[in-house]
Amino acid sequence: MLPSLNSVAVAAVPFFIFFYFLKRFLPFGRKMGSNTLPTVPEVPGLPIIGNLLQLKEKKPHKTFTKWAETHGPVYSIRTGASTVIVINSPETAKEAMVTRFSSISTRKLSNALKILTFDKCMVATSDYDEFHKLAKRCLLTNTLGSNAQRRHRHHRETMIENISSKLHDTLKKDPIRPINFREVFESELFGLAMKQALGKDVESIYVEEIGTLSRKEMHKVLVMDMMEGAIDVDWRDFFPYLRWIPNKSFELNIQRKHLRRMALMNALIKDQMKRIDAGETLTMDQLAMLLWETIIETADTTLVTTEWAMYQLAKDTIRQDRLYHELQKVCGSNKVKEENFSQIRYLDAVFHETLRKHSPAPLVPLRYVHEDTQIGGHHIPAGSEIAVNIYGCNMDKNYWENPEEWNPERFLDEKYDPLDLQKTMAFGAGKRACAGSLQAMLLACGAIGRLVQEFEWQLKDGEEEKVDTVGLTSQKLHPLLAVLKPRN
Ligand code: HEM
Repeated sequence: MLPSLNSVAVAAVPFFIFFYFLKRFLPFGRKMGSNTLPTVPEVPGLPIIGNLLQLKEKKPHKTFTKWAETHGPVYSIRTGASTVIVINSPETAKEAMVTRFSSISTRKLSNALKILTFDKCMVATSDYDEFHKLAKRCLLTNTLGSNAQRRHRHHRETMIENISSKLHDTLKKDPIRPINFREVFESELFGLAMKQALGKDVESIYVEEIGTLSRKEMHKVLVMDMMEGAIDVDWRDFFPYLRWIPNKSFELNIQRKHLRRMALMNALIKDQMKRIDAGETLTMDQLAMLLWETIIETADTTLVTTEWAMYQLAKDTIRQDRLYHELQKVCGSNKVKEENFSQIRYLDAVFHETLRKHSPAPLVPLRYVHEDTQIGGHHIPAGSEIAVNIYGCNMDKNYWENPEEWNPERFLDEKYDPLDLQKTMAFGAGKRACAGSLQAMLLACGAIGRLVQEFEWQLKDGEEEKVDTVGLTSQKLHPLLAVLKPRN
């Protein structure tokens, strides 16, 4: 006689209970894989809001670095409803960005960034998908790859000539007045960004939706407003289950910035349409976004790096002299050229040490873990967000001797290849490492070299202490003011 279904079920219950406990509490009962590993340590926080109150700054990289001293290089925090795994050492950052890339290749964007990136329609903020691959190919072929950079070389040379003559002219008029370095550099860099993206530097333009914009106003719409908007916080980012509650002032503000940027980009493209190769696969909006991407990426991070390098050299005149003499040794009375860079090791060292100490992108935009994985020997569950703290990696005491000190000499060590642009974590790592690192190096080294060849730099009195930063990147809060003396 066959047993009834009921009696089978009753007999099976103890087995289910037994297997449940086996699976839940005993390691050998678990599925083999990363979830047999310990979970990451948690930074203690409050119920519901988690660690939000401890992260008052809009850029929390310094707080993250401090927490790594207590909790180790990989720990988790809670920002409202989300769990964020924070990565703070070069080894674990490389593991997250290179070895475990296939599990952590998508992006998690804030509400502000979703609007400003036109829902991930940028190479730097897209997921690793077909659009990303197509858009990146376009960007490398037209602007950032080594062949494209060779074609754009005359733009860089013109930019550096213009900066040099503007500085000489200003000094002729008033030799003792401190120079606002940013004013001169920012404007020329924006000009270069427009030439690379659109084929020409535009002095003013009529935009139907906005009116006539000067070059300065274009810079505000395309660069300044965007950098400001990118760090705007919508409290609903932290509590997605409350997204049905409207946050009108936030949305209006970000949408306005986005619409002005798109209107201006469309007007600029129309103006230049004859010479821009749109390809057949991109829509007008996608094209506008990709051209804008090279403008904003050129106009910001390279300025941040060059301004900090000039600050450090103006403050440390002994190292400035060393750079000057190395430039003289290689170039003699000629102006430094890009083909000289590989021979001037100290110029390369100044560039990389500035990237390390003042990492222009201190935090990598959040990534999303789409399948269970592991980092630093810890289990990382699917659904977590990953914050790579580049500032923390570049200031890691276990990796760098006296990381607080700006010391270019550390990069003269033979273990560093002069051609390697990844000496620090500043440009990220792996498949999503910076696509503009070559351009950033050529522009920054070209400018730093010429500016030291032609002028003696000294900080204006009281400038030394002005090291605060502002914005999404680590831009100097106070523009660098320096007293310059032309060298003969
Ligand atoms: C010193 C200057 C710069 C620094 C420190 C820097 C830093 C970074 C970092 C850390 C990433 C990686 C983000 C990630 O892993 O998710 C990145 C990506 C990127 N950067 Fe830069 N960047 C610089 C200059 C530039 C410039 C000048 C451009 C272009 C004009 C540029 C274009 C890009 C692009 C397109 C990506 C995305 C690459 C991808 O997702 O495949 N960057 N950058």
